[in-house]
Amino acid sequence: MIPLPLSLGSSSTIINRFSISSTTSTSIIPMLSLRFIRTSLLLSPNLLPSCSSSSPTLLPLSCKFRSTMSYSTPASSSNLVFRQLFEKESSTYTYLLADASHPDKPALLIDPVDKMVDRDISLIQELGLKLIYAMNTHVHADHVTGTGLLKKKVPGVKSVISTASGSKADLHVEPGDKIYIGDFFLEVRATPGHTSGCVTYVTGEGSGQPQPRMAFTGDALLIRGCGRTDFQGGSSQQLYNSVHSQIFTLPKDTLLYPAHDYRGFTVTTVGEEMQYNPRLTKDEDTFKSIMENLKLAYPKMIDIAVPANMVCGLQDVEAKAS
Ligand SMILES: N[C@@H](CCC(=O)N[C@@H](CSS)C(=O)NCC(=O)O)C(=O)O
Repeated sequence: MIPLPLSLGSSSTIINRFSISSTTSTSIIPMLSLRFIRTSLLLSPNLLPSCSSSSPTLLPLSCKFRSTMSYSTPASSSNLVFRQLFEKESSTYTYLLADASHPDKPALLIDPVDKMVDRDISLIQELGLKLIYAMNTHVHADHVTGTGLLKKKVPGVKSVISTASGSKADLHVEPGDKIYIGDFFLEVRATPGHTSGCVTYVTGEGSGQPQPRMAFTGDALLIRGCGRTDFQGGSSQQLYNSVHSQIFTLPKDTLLYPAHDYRGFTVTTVGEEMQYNPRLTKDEDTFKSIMENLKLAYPKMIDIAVPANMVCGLQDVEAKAS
């Protein structure tokens, strides 16, 4: 692999871009390497594994933990720190991942919300982390992304979104790209259908990577549900294929973290959704019919959120500059 470092400041983080010849990441040809991460995943308090720790939030680096719950944070992620954060008006989850064992303690946020940016920054500061990336799974229709504000408030932060989203960002990712955060990486999987540019970020496979794996599904797959397909280039056929080919092919114990939940759930697994998802366990025609008959009201914020999110949530700033 020949890294081609981009100029992303003094951080030691790296993104490696590979071209992927199939739907899996087993056959990879390195093409481009961007500076990116080392991670530690922060644990959601309600998902803390059964190991003793002097800290209620950070896992001790040497802790090997055993979950007593069917939902858990990866059992072999001793260097990983992970937090699941909630914004209640749009019922949005933001995820913080960081590597507390790396000297720089680099961190990233997935799907930050503009009005929660100060909370996110304080948490990152309290934990002594360095935010490197503010990433989106897609162009959201129900809230304004926090990526633009994070870029303004935290020097050096780079916004990340898929090329297929058509949205502005510092870095555009494509299927098969690997976003490195220290010893860990997130693999980019294309999961269009809710929007044409949706991606799912999946933790790496192999030794040293979190076990079980974790997938941040955005709105492609929700717990016992899925994203709607009636605007923003949505397609129920595409969504069905995305979930079945890119998410349901992951190991059954893979932990699935959605961008929203409207009923108080926090996490699910591939195995559970393959068994109990009331939409995606059906055949494709039934799925399409379900999606055509959801009769959901348009998101209240759609006319503000979509244009703003096409420019990292900084619509006003962009408009004034032009
Ligand atoms: N009432 C909310 C929007 C609720 C909604 O439409 N959620 C979307 C994801 S955000 S675009 C969705 O796909 N829901 C699927 C479902 O089955 O609920 C608002 O006004 O913002």
